[in-house]
Amino acid sequence: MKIAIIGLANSGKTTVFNALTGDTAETTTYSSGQLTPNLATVKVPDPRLDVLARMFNPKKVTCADVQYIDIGGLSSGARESGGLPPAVLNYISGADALLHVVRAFEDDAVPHPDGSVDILRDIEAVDLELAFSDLAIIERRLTRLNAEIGKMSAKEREMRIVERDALVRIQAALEGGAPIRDLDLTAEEERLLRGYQFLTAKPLLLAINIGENQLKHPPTVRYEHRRSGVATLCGKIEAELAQLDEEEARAFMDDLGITEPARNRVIALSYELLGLISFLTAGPDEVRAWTIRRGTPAVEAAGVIHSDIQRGFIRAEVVAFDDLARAGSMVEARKHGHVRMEGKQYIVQDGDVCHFLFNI
Ligand SMILES: Nc1ncnc2c1ncn2[C@@H]1O[C@H](COP(=O)(O)OP(=O)(O)OP(=O)(O)O)[C@@H](O)[C@H]1O
Repeated sequence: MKIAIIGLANSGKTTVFNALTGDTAETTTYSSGQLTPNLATVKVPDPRLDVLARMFNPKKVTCADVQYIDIGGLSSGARESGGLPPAVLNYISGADALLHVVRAFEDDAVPHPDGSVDILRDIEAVDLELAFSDLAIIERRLTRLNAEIGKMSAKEREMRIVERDALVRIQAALEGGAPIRDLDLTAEEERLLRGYQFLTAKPLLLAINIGENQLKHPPTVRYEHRRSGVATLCGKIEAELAQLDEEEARAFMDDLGITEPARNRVIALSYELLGLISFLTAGPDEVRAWTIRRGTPAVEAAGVIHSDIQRGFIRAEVVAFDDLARAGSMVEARKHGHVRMEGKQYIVQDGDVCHFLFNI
């Protein structure tokens, strides 16, 4: 899973990146205009793995991971200067989800590109940039399609007409201020449009970057779009927190009245927005979490581990993590009838501990 961190200059993107990844990428009080992104892969914290590790005593424990990309600031005037720089666009398009860092903290030493802190104005400005980028792609594609459609074979034409009509519909929606993720698209339209990697179609999480003095009374931000969420965090404190060992971090959090690091919350929210869940595998060699989309049948989940397991799939032995944890061991779980045999089409649930039987 790849999440691109976006936001206006000096909103605290690199600080939030450091908070989420435990990295120490340089932050600056001026807008760095940085075009080489910071990249880091973060393990998804999953306390269930610790429980399984105690039970199976494996040689290794492997968490699911998330990759964060921190790119230079978007400017609210990108439209006038011809859109987002291609390098930035490239990184954002390749991401599965966007994390938009919105500045809420006040600090005269850190100039805001638009002269003042205004959460709603900044959210709107970035949304507009994303919409503008999608509109530019749509316009180019429509011009090409309209020129080519007359020369196509009947079958090809039929498909392209569906695509063209969908593009016209989302163009109108974008012009009316709706992101693509708010639209109802048919499965076929989704398939035809997937290749465009539209930015407003991606799940989006707002990270409201508050100052230390706002911790007790953070601003409330409503953002009512589909596959969108809001998390409030103080990037500066969280970045410091990420540098401490567990004991120091706990003491620091107690002092500030924080119950858990923002990182866990942000990862959990991103998972939810992306419709992702984890299933688990456990044995003497490895205890591991695997990421799949909610609704994935067992045979496809097996393919995430290895294509051979998918190809030769016979059945899955499944026990829900909670049942296994309560039983204390596979033997006990079996005795209590918690271990089920499931077929190819079984929909894997979050926390299912799976053992796939296959034959190739
Ligand atoms: N929550 C916060 N409270 C106070 N200061 C903060 C907070 N978050 C970030 N800062 C400060 O704001 C400044 C800019 O932060 P940072 O470099 O992370 O921003 P950026 O969005 O990555 O900037 P750029 O425009 O260079 O991409 C830094 O001095 C950082 O310490």
